[in-house]
Amino acid sequence: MTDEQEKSQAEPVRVGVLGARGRMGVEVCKAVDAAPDMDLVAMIDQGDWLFNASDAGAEVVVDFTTPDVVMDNLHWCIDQGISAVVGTTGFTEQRLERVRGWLARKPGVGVLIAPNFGIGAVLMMQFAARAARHFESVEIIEQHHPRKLDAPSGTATHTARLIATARAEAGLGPVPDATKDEVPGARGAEIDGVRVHAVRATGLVAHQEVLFGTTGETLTIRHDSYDRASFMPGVLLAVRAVRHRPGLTVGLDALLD
Ligand SMILES: NC(=O)c1ccc[n+]([C@@H]2O[C@H](COP(=O)([O-])OP(=O)(O)OC[C@H]3O[C@@H](n4cnc5c(N)ncnc54)[C@H](O)[C@@H]3O)[C@@H](O)[C@H]2O)c1
Ligand SMILES: O=C(O)C1=N[C@H](C(=O)O)CCC1
Repeated sequence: MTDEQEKSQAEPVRVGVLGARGRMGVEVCKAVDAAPDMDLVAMIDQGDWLFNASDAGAEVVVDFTTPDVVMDNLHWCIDQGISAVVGTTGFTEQRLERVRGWLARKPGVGVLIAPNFGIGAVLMMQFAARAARHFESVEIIEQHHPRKLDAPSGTATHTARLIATARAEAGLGPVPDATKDEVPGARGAEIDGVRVHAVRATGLVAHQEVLFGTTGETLTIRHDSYDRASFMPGVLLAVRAVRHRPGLTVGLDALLD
């Protein structure tokens, strides 16, 4: 362990939260505030000055904002030498590549981007990836609260990509489907060959089913977040780890093994 790592284990991590007045941001501020090994030093929302975070000496910034502002926030954090934990959605492979480029110029900085910080959701994605090669058919049904800005969810997109990779590695062909879309959208969106259906309803928080089918049987893998508190153990785990993981980490998987 380096001197810096020993010091950082003894002293509370100084954390800033971006999107602090949002549904997730409020929950993150509460969780960080309650963690004995963390100090909440900056709460920043739209219209506030990002420099409040660096002025307050934030060592880690947690971003739950919106897909249209998250890249600027992240670029700024990396430039300032501040590590970041990002839950905001909208990360395409091109965006991840840009983040890697910024990080290449700041070798000590860590960024962890996860489409879902729920431990159960991470396991659901792992189980789905494992099941994928054994089933001819697969569809994803994600269900969220109606104030969610994006569809399909980041979790559904990530799951579809994992499944597509597993199917390709197993040499599976396209999912069989003779149906003609009489009404556009009736069969959902297609991500890497996997159909994804997005449901929005009051009362929901964040839920996903992955439905697999093969001859004579189906398998459903389902995860439900009933409360945003479900994301907090994953967020705190990432805050504790990110400064010791320079470069880009995608997903929480590596921290759970
Ligand atoms: N990874 C996960 O586990 C996870 C879990 C829940 C939500 N999310 C994602 O997190 C994001 C936020 O979700 P939410 O439900 O909290 O949304 P929200 O709309 O309630 O909150 C977003 C907040 O960001 C603020 N904001 C906008 N621009 C800003 C800027 N430039 N700087 C600072 N703050 C800014 C808004 O004012 C708002 O308060 C979404 O992309 C959502 O999909 C991810
Ligand atoms: O509430 C949201 O918005 C959520 N967004 C993430 C996604 O898009 O996958 C994670 C679940 C909650």
